Amino acid sequence: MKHIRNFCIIAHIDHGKSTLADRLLQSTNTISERQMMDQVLDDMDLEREKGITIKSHAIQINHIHKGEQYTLNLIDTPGHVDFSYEVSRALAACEGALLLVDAAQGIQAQTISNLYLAIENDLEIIPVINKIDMDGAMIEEVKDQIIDLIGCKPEDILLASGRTGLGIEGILEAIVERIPAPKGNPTDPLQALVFDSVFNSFRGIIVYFRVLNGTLRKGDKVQFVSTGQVYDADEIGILKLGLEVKKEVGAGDVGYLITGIKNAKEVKVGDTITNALNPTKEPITGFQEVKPMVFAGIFPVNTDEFEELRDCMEKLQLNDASLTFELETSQALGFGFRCGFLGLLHMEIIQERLEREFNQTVITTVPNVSFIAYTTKGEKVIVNNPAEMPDPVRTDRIEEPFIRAQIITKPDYIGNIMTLCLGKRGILINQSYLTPSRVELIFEMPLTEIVFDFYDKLKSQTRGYASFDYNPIGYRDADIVKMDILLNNEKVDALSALIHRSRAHEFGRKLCEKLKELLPRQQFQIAIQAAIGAKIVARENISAMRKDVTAKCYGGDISRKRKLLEKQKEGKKRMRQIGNVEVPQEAFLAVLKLDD
Ligand SMILES: Nc1nc2c(ncn2[C@@H]2O[C@H](COP(=O)(O)OP(=O)(O)OP(=O)(O)O)[C@@H](O)[C@H]2O)c(=O)[nH]1
Repeated sequence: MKHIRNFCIIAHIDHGKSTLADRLLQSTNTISERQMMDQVLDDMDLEREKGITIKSHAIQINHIHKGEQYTLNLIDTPGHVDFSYEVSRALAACEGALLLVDAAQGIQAQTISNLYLAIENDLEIIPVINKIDMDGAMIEEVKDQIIDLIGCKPEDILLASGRTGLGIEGILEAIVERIPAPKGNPTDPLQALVFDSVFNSFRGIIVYFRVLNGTLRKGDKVQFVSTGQVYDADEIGILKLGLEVKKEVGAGDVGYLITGIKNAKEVKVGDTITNALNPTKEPITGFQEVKPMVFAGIFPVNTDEFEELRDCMEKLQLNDASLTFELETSQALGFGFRCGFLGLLHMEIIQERLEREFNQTVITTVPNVSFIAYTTKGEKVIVNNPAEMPDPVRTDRIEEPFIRAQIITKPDYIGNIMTLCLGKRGILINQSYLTPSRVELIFEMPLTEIVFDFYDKLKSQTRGYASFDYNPIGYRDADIVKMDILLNNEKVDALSALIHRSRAHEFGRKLCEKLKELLPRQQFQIAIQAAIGAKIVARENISAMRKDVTAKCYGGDISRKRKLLEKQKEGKKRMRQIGNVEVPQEAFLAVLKLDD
């Protein structure tokens, strides 16, 4: 065991984790030149396209240091805040972390939040300034920032470039010399931490684990502590670029387990695996159920495709246990699902995966956070959907989720950020200078205010010089009202939104204006109204018009006309008929674009 090192790479998004991981794999010949491609660990199509890591990945590296053979287990982690739970569990499986900081950008919000996670898990931190090949690299300044932040010595900080491969040898040396070997006893009862799982359509769920104590052998009866379920360890092994079958995986090591489980829900990241015949008395602490933060409806474009969509959602959930859904019926959209997501990025990914992997065209409705309503009778109602909000006369009070937001920026932008955050009902908790040119602002804010467009606004108000991270801090009283939208006097439940009373009027007005832009003109007039209860707070009209797409081709070619009509039909694919009004998908998400 003294020749094992388990480490991860943590960094702010885009600071070059995956690229650096590529270089580590290449220089240790873990993967051959032929297998090499950029960001080799990001194996999902979506990850490659978006250039982000969504799932954690693990890979074993063999490395010779001072004539001795070492096994280095690298766990790559996602950087986006939506997936921070995965990061925290991946960290729990390691003894050390490379903390990468982009030489041109310096320390950012997630550098700090991931560092804190690493410190909480007692990891040895190896600070690395990455991308030093860049023209804008500010090595000395970033060094000072790091020293300030973690209180290390200047010589502890390594310099590297994932692009050119500079500094990779030094990193490997530091991993072996500075990160402690795992502790643990191979003869104790089995105690292994699940830090990730992936779905394979042929083999079922592949569980990634780190053994803390004991040894896992092929054929063992294994038990997952949180569910109590027992399975046979049909196949176990270690993680190379692919899976490498082994007869046993011992204390300190990282490996995979296949038991024929088909449903991702049965495997929870953070859970403990033990031996059913000789179970551990101490499950690994820190296990949490992941809670969805944002909810939205997903409906099939054609009502008769509901069953097919259900099938696809179930399959997708097998693959992504953090997706939750339940049946939702909407008067406007028919049968669909109310889904829970970790954040907006997660929601976008699910929608895209449904379309690409399952060929579903869906309509997604306005996302909202989860509110808690207390009725006058003292009942507690969890409201994940505007339709579930109890009648105002029966409601005693409503609570909304709050977050603690951490923003790091240049002092020049403090004013803009203050205006933005206070405008979003934020409360400034602290302001401190990390260095003379970087300031950290801490706010407490309602989650609902950052769900929609906060991040984009923050970027534009600071020309990209702000990074942002948040974590939930519980529920607080809030004055929330339900805003309904009526099209030609008919309430469209799928357009209802829950909003703070102080915002309601302006929100209603902007939403009506936006819908006026988004709804196609039709042969009759359309009235768009926003209402709170029975009170109309805003109204817009769309005058009647016949849209004749063939008007442009005078006479002549019938096939061309037909083509245009076909095209118009395509365009209608994502429309829903509500009463007598046709509503395109964009309209359901109009709330997200109110300030465009
Ligand atoms: N100049 C330069 N660019 C780099 C270097 N390392 C990475 N990049 C670029 O920086 C961008 C982000 O790199 P990734 O490796 O995908 O970053 P990441 O931290 O894994 O990103 P997430 O997984 O989304 O958190 C890519 O465009 C890389 O080509 C480097 O050493 N030098």
